[in-house]
Amino acid sequence: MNKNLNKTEGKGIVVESLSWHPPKNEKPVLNNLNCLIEKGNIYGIIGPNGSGKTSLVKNILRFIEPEDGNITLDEINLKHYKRRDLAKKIALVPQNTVLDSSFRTYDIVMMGRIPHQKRFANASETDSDMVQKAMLLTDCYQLQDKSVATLSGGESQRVVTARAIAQDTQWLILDEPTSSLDIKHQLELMDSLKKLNEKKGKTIIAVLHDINIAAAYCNRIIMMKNGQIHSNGKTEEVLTKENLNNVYEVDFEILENTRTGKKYYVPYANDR
Ligand SMILES: Nc1ncnc2c1ncn2[C@@H]1O[C@H](COP(=O)(O)OP(=O)(O)OP(=O)(O)O)[C@@H](O)[C@H]1O
Repeated sequence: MNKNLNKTEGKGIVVESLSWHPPKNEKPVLNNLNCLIEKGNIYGIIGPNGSGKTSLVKNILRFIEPEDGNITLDEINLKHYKRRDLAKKIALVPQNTVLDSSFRTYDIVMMGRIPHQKRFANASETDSDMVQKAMLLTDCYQLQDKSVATLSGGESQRVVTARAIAQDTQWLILDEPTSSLDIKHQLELMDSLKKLNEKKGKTIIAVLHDINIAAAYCNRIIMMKNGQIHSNGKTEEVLTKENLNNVYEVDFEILENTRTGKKYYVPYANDR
């Protein structure tokens, strides 16, 4: 491990003047974007299709290199992290993962432990324990001996989430983690993430399309529009009628859920 990586425990992820312009695109996808993602919270990243949510996440994980700007984690520039060291800090649940069909579900989840293992070493007791816990938390323990080729879309999504949880990082980034899940599994997954945040202090960043899931589970919202941050702050302060209308270009009614006391959001097409 690079010694400098232990030097400081900063505030979290700081994105400064980030621009990303894919070569064949007319316009930049991310455009001079600034954003602070503070440790210890559950963030929802929301915004319309194409607003740059996945591109932001990919830049944070260094899957793509920014054209301009800096991203630091705990006050250290991400480009100074070795891949393996970054994988001990941040785990990702990508959008629409295609799993290698020759593997068993258990083996896929065990892959989350690779950053913690010595090369060619067998799985330790801690590795097996973390994998078991992650599979129980995501309700896929009973799938452990199945070939991933036979899994449904939602089951695969839960397995990929288990792999990221088994990675046991301070930061967990999930790109549309509930998109293939039925309602019960959506709620169970979000409850599990909340538990990881509350009991283990993990910072969760989830790209979400469902405003009501974001409102119910996230205490911070990053709202994106046209490759920039439109708003970033406490959930109720960001999820206002005005912001929602401005970003999504539809009307919203904000009501109160009498059972949970939380706000919920009903969108209306503009001509209704
Ligand atoms: N590798 C690439 N090359 C060219 N254009 C890209 C590339 N990746 C993304 N884009 C473009 O960048 C824009 C933002 O894409 P991105 O996937 O970040 O949006 P998003 O907010 O996550 O969208 P969605 O809600 O649809 O998943 C889109 O217009 C997309 O076509």
